Amino acid sequence: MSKTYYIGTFIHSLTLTTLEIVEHGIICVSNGIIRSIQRMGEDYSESDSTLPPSAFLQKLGHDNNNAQQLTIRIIPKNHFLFPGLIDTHIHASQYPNLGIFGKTTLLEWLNKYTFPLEASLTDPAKAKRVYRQCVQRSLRNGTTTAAYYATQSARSTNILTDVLIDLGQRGFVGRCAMDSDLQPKWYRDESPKAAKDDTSACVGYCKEADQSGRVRGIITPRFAPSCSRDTLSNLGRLLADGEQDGLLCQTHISENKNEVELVKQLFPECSSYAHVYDVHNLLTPRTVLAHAIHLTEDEIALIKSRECGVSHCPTSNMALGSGSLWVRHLLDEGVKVGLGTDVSGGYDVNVLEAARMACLVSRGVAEGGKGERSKISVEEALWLATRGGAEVLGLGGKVGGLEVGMVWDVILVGADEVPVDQDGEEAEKMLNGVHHDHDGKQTKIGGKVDFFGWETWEEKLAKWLFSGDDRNIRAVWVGGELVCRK
Ligand SMILES: O=c1[nH]c(=O)c2nc[nH]c2[nH]1
Ligand SMILES: [Zn+2]
Repeated sequence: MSKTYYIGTFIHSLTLTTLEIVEHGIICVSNGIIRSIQRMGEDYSESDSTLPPSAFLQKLGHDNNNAQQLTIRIIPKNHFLFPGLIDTHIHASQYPNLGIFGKTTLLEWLNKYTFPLEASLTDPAKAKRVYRQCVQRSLRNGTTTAAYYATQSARSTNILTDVLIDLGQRGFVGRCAMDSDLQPKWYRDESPKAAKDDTSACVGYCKEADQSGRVRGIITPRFAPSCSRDTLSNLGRLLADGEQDGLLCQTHISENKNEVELVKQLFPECSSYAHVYDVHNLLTPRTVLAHAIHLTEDEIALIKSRECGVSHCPTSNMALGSGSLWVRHLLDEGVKVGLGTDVSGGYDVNVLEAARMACLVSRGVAEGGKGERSKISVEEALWLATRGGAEVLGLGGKVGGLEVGMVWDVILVGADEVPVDQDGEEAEKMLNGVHHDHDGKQTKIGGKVDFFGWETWEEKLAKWLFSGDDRNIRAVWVGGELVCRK
């Protein structure tokens, strides 16, 4: 069996508030699974890693009877391995509208920008072009798992499944079920039966197309106002039927105050927005609820008791003026929380943008009266972007951390060090994005994170979180496979 040894610095979350930083580590991966992790002490010398692979591994006490099937990857200076980022909520179909939202809020935004674009993706060539660009950008930004919404069209949804399989990202693909009279006639399911049949067909398509389970279908009632009662019930039944297979469900909840009011009018028999989903059996441990900003304490207690996960989408919440989620409260109540980019309510496919916005929004929440404890730290934001997301998507223990037995869904993060030079020529080159990789080869990567060499690893992480972009993601693996390299 071929093995790859990754030698160098690795970092991951141990708990919500603690990161493990291993400066000199050796991680052995085979068949896409982490087989062993060695943490080396002070006595390790960098020059050791320049020994021929067999001598090096012998020195470290690893048996090495088949050197041919062995690859060694040295992690360069100022670089580290980190678990792949997890986007728990993204609309691939809205990708071309990134940044286009004007001053609208949710309900106007849906009708003005979102439904027309999504409806236009019944053109398969257009759908493929949009989805490929979205998924590629997402991968380049270090997202190894994403929970996607496609469109109402089953055909267009299946194109997203094909694209994910082709590009190698782990993901969930949801067809938006939306049959309510409130939807425009030109963008809705014909009937509850059509909504159910097309949902089943898309879930089945994923199962057929990707037997590895890397890409899976997900039940997706768009949100309560776009679904009839029959459709909500039917989807609740499909979700129950898929329990053995670990089938997930995703929807939106309590994003915007007008939306909450609308749900009250549309479902007067229910005591709350969360209750609407609950009576249709859509609140389960396999349910991902996006936003959850304006939930009442009773609703929080209900979603906690049903063990649902929440996708916190602060970039979108700020862009659409939806409000500020009190994340600390949900965490204190024991609700599972991950991060979502919510493209294109959110203007960036980068989960790191959602992570830094989570930090910033939490400071506004603290200042607004919820107190100092409400602030989200760098460590917590990175936990939400990895372990938290994995739990929300039912992948805890499989991805989101670096542990023996976990899948190699990993990113290589790096930045360049500002050179010490007399005339500033080297530093100038660096500003222009010329980067020398560890083989001495010149490549244009760059980025806007400048390391000076005196930072601690904690400081380097904070600099990456707040200033990093796709240029700092230098390689991406999913299931052990290199799916993006720059
Ligand atoms: O952020 C959002 N994006 C959407 O596409 C959507 N649809 C319903 N509710 C929504 N919220
Ligand atoms: Zn959304």
